[in-house]
Amino acid sequence: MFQIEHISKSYGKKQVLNDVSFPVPEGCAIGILGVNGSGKSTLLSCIAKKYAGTPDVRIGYVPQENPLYDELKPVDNLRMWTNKRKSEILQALQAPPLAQLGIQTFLDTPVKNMSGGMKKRLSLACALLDAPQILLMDEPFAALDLPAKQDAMQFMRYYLSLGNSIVIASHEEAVFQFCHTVYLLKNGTLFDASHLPEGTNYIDLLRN
Ligand SMILES: Nc1ncnc2c1ncn2[C@@H]1O[C@H](COP(=O)(O)OP(=O)(O)OP(=O)(O)O)[C@@H](O)[C@H]1O
Repeated sequence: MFQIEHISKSYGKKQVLNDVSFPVPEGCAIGILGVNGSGKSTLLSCIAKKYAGTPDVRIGYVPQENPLYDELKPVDNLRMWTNKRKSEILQALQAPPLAQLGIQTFLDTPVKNMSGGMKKRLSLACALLDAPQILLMDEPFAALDLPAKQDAMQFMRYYLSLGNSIVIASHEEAVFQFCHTVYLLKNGTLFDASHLPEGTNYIDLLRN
Protein backbone atom coordinates (compact mmCIF):
# COMPACT_ATOMS: atom_id res chain seq x y z
CA MET A 1 0.00 0.00 0.00
CA PHE A 2 1.35 3.42 -0.97
CA GLN A 3 0.88 6.43 1.29
CA ILE A 4 0.35 9.94 -0.09
CA GLU A 5 1.87 12.16 2.57
CA HIS A 6 1.81 15.76 3.72
CA ILE A 7 0.56 17.64 0.67
CA SER A 8 0.15 21.36 1.37
CA LYS A 9 -0.35 24.17 -1.13
CA SER A 10 -1.05 27.87 -0.90
CA TYR A 11 -1.64 30.44 -3.63
CA GLY A 12 -0.47 33.68 -2.07
CA LYS A 13 -2.16 33.91 1.33
CA LYS A 14 -4.85 31.40 0.38
CA GLN A 15 -4.17 27.92 1.70
CA VAL A 16 -5.84 25.40 -0.63
CA LEU A 17 -4.41 22.17 0.82
CA ASN A 18 -3.48 21.71 4.46
CA ASP A 19 -1.20 18.72 5.10
CA VAL A 20 -3.28 16.20 3.16
CA SER A 21 -2.33 12.52 3.57
CA PHE A 22 -4.18 9.35 2.58
CA PRO A 23 -3.39 5.70 1.82
CA VAL A 24 -3.71 4.24 -1.68
CA PRO A 25 -4.29 0.48 -1.36
CA GLU A 26 -3.50 -1.73 -4.36
CA GLY A 27 -6.41 -2.44 -6.69
CA CYS A 28 -8.55 0.34 -5.19
CA ALA A 29 -10.28 3.38 -6.65
CA ILE A 30 -10.30 6.46 -4.44
CA GLY A 31 -12.70 9.30 -5.18
CA ILE A 32 -11.97 12.91 -4.23
CA LEU A 33 -15.22 14.84 -4.11
CA GLY A 34 -15.52 18.57 -3.61
CA VAL A 35 -17.29 21.69 -4.83
CA ASN A 36 -15.80 23.94 -7.53
CA GLY A 37 -12.64 25.56 -6.24
CA SER A 38 -12.20 23.19 -3.28
CA GLY A 39 -8.75 22.16 -4.54
CA LYS A 40 -9.28 18.80 -6.27
CA SER A 41 -7.17 19.64 -9.32
CA THR A 42 -4.52 21.26 -7.13
CA LEU A 43 -4.34 18.10 -5.03
CA LEU A 44 -3.83 15.80 -8.03
CA SER A 45 -1.23 18.03 -9.64
CA CYS A 46 0.67 18.37 -6.32
CA ILE A 47 0.69 14.57 -5.92
CA ALA A 48 1.95 14.15 -9.50
CA LYS A 49 4.75 16.67 -8.93
CA LYS A 50 5.77 15.38 -5.50
CA TYR A 51 6.17 11.75 -6.59
CA ALA A 52 7.44 12.26 -10.17
CA GLY A 53 10.58 10.21 -10.68
CA THR A 54 10.60 8.63 -7.18
CA PRO A 55 11.79 5.03 -7.14
CA ASP A 56 9.01 4.07 -4.66
CA VAL A 57 6.08 4.28 -7.09
CA ARG A 58 5.19 5.08 -10.70
CA ILE A 59 2.38 7.62 -10.95
CA GLY A 60 0.47 8.58 -14.12
CA TYR A 61 -1.51 11.83 -14.29
CA VAL A 62 -4.42 12.66 -16.60
CA PRO A 63 -5.14 16.37 -16.13
CA GLN A 64 -8.58 17.92 -16.58
CA GLU A 65 -7.58 19.77 -19.75
CA ASN A 66 -6.05 17.54 -22.37
CA PRO A 67 -2.25 17.93 -22.53
CA LEU A 68 -2.06 17.18 -26.28
CA TYR A 69 -0.40 19.03 -29.16
CA ASP A 70 -3.07 19.82 -31.75
CA GLU A 71 -0.90 19.57 -34.84
CA LEU A 72 0.61 16.19 -33.93
CA LYS A 73 -0.66 12.68 -34.57
CA PRO A 74 -1.13 10.21 -31.65
CA VAL A 75 2.31 8.57 -31.75
CA ASP A 76 4.11 11.91 -31.84
CA ASN A 77 2.03 13.11 -28.89
CA LEU A 78 2.82 9.91 -27.02
CA ARG A 79 6.56 10.38 -27.66
CA MET A 80 6.41 13.60 -25.61
CA TRP A 81 5.63 11.55 -22.49
CA THR A 82 8.14 8.73 -22.57
CA ASN A 83 11.69 7.74 -23.44
CA LYS A 84 10.33 4.79 -25.40
CA ARG A 85 11.14 4.57 -29.12
CA LYS A 86 8.36 4.83 -31.70
CA SER A 87 8.44 1.07 -32.37
CA GLU A 88 8.11 0.37 -28.63
CA ILE A 89 5.17 2.76 -28.38
CA LEU A 90 3.41 1.06 -31.28
CA GLN A 91 4.01 -2.29 -29.60
CA ALA A 92 2.67 -0.98 -26.28
CA LEU A 93 -0.51 0.27 -27.98
CA GLN A 94 -1.27 -3.31 -29.05
CA ALA A 95 -0.85 -4.83 -25.57
CA PRO A 96 -3.15 -4.48 -22.56
CA PRO A 97 -3.99 -2.18 -20.88
CA LEU A 98 -3.29 0.33 -23.70
CA ALA A 99 -4.88 -1.89 -26.37
CA GLN A 100 -8.22 -1.46 -24.56
CA LEU A 101 -8.19 2.24 -25.48
CA GLY A 102 -8.32 1.54 -29.23
CA ILE A 103 -5.76 4.20 -30.19
CA GLN A 104 -4.74 1.97 -33.14
CA THR A 105 -8.03 2.85 -34.83
CA PHE A 106 -7.08 6.52 -35.21
CA LEU A 107 -3.30 6.52 -35.50
CA ASP A 108 -3.35 8.79 -38.56
CA THR A 109 -5.68 11.43 -37.12
CA PRO A 110 -4.08 14.67 -35.92
CA VAL A 111 -5.40 15.81 -32.52
CA LYS A 112 -7.12 18.85 -34.03
CA ASN A 113 -9.44 16.50 -35.98
CA MET A 114 -10.30 14.26 -33.03
CA SER A 115 -13.53 14.09 -31.05
CA GLY A 116 -13.49 14.85 -27.30
CA GLY A 117 -13.66 11.12 -26.54
CA MET A 118 -10.66 10.33 -28.76
CA LYS A 119 -8.66 13.11 -27.10
CA LYS A 120 -9.56 11.73 -23.67
CA ARG A 121 -8.41 8.24 -24.68
CA LEU A 122 -5.15 9.59 -26.08
CA SER A 123 -4.52 11.67 -22.93
CA LEU A 124 -5.07 8.51 -20.89
CA ALA A 125 -2.63 6.61 -23.12
CA CYS A 126 0.02 9.33 -22.53
CA ALA A 127 -0.32 8.76 -18.78
CA LEU A 128 -0.24 4.96 -19.10
CA LEU A 129 2.82 4.54 -21.35
CA ASP A 130 5.28 3.99 -18.53
CA ALA A 131 2.99 1.50 -16.75
CA PRO A 132 2.02 3.53 -13.67
CA GLN A 133 0.84 1.70 -10.55
CA ILE A 134 -1.29 4.70 -9.52
CA LEU A 135 -3.31 6.71 -12.01
CA LEU A 136 -4.50 10.21 -11.08
CA MET A 137 -7.56 11.19 -13.11
CA ASP A 138 -8.97 14.71 -12.99
CA GLU A 139 -12.63 14.79 -14.09
CA PRO A 140 -12.22 11.73 -16.33
CA PHE A 141 -15.78 11.89 -17.64
CA ALA A 142 -16.06 15.59 -18.44
CA ALA A 143 -17.48 16.05 -21.96
CA LEU A 144 -17.90 12.31 -22.56
CA ASP A 145 -21.22 10.96 -23.85
CA LEU A 146 -22.90 8.06 -22.04
CA PRO A 147 -21.37 5.21 -24.11
CA ALA A 148 -17.92 6.83 -23.83
CA LYS A 149 -18.40 7.14 -20.04
CA GLN A 150 -19.31 3.48 -19.88
CA ASP A 151 -16.21 2.55 -21.92
CA ALA A 152 -14.02 4.68 -19.65
CA MET A 153 -15.45 3.02 -16.53
CA GLN A 154 -14.92 -0.41 -18.07
CA PHE A 155 -11.31 0.50 -18.77
CA MET A 156 -10.84 1.76 -15.20
CA ARG A 157 -12.28 -1.46 -13.75
CA TYR A 158 -9.91 -3.47 -15.92
CA TYR A 159 -6.94 -1.32 -14.88
CA LEU A 160 -7.85 -1.86 -11.20
CA SER A 161 -8.17 -5.61 -11.76
CA LEU A 162 -4.45 -5.65 -12.67
CA GLY A 163 -3.69 -4.55 -9.08
CA ASN A 164 -3.24 -0.87 -9.93
CA SER A 165 -4.96 1.99 -8.14
CA ILE A 166 -6.82 5.09 -9.31
CA VAL A 167 -7.37 8.43 -7.61
CA ILE A 168 -10.27 10.27 -9.26
CA ALA A 169 -11.19 13.91 -8.71
CA SER A 170 -14.73 14.69 -9.75
CA HIS A 171 -18.02 16.24 -8.82
CA GLU A 172 -20.02 13.59 -10.69
CA GLU A 173 -21.94 11.38 -8.31
CA ALA A 174 -21.78 8.39 -10.68
CA VAL A 175 -18.00 8.30 -10.40
CA PHE A 176 -18.21 7.33 -6.78
CA GLN A 177 -20.36 4.27 -7.23
CA PHE A 178 -17.37 2.12 -7.94
CA CYS A 179 -14.86 3.90 -5.69
CA HIS A 180 -13.77 1.84 -2.69
CA THR A 181 -13.10 4.99 -0.67
CA VAL A 182 -14.56 8.47 -1.14
CA TYR A 183 -13.07 11.57 0.45
CA LEU A 184 -14.69 14.96 0.68
CA LEU A 185 -12.19 17.80 0.20
CA LYS A 186 -13.26 20.82 2.20
CA ASN A 187 -11.27 23.74 3.64
CA GLY A 188 -8.03 22.09 2.53
CA THR A 189 -8.70 18.87 4.45
CA LEU A 190 -9.96 15.40 3.45
CA PHE A 191 -12.89 13.81 5.26
CA ASP A 192 -13.73 10.15 4.75
CA ALA A 193 -17.18 10.10 3.13
CA SER A 194 -17.24 6.43 2.12
CA HIS A 195 -20.10 5.58 4.44
CA LEU A 196 -22.81 8.21 4.26
CA PRO A 197 -25.39 8.35 7.04
CA GLU A 198 -28.70 6.86 5.91
CA GLY A 199 -30.88 9.32 4.02
CA THR A 200 -28.03 11.62 2.95
CA ASN A 201 -26.37 11.78 -0.45
CA TYR A 202 -23.31 13.44 -1.91
CA ILE A 203 -25.21 16.59 -2.84
CA ASP A 204 -26.24 17.08 0.81
CA LEU A 205 -22.64 16.53 1.78
CA LEU A 206 -21.37 19.15 -0.66
CA ARG A 207 -23.99 21.69 0.43
CA ASN A 208 -23.19 21.41 4.15
N1 LIG B 1 -2.51 29.08 -10.48
C1 LIG B 1 -3.32 29.53 -9.54
N2 LIG B 1 -3.12 30.75 -8.96
C2 LIG B 1 -3.92 31.20 -7.99
N3 LIG B 1 -4.98 30.53 -7.51
C3 LIG B 1 -5.24 29.33 -8.04
C4 LIG B 1 -4.42 28.76 -9.09
N4 LIG B 1 -4.92 27.54 -9.41
C5 LIG B 1 -5.99 27.36 -8.61
N5 LIG B 1 -6.18 28.41 -7.80
C6 LIG B 1 -7.24 28.56 -6.78
O1 LIG B 1 -7.13 27.46 -5.90
C7 LIG B 1 -8.43 26.98 -5.53
C8 LIG B 1 -8.54 25.51 -5.89
O2 LIG B 1 -8.58 25.39 -7.32
P1 LIG B 1 -8.72 23.98 -8.02
O3 LIG B 1 -8.75 24.22 -9.49
O4 LIG B 1 -7.69 23.07 -7.48
O5 LIG B 1 -10.17 23.51 -7.50
P2 LIG B 1 -11.10 22.35 -8.06
O6 LIG B 1 -11.75 21.74 -6.85
O7 LIG B 1 -10.32 21.44 -8.93
O8 LIG B 1 -12.17 23.18 -8.90
P3 LIG B 1 -13.12 22.72 -10.13
O9 LIG B 1 -14.08 21.72 -9.57
O10 LIG B 1 -13.80 23.99 -10.51
O11 LIG B 1 -12.23 22.17 -11.22
C9 LIG B 1 -9.43 27.89 -6.24
O12 LIG B 1 -9.83 28.89 -5.33
C10 LIG B 1 -8.64 28.48 -7.37
O13 LIG B 1 -9.12 29.77 -7.69
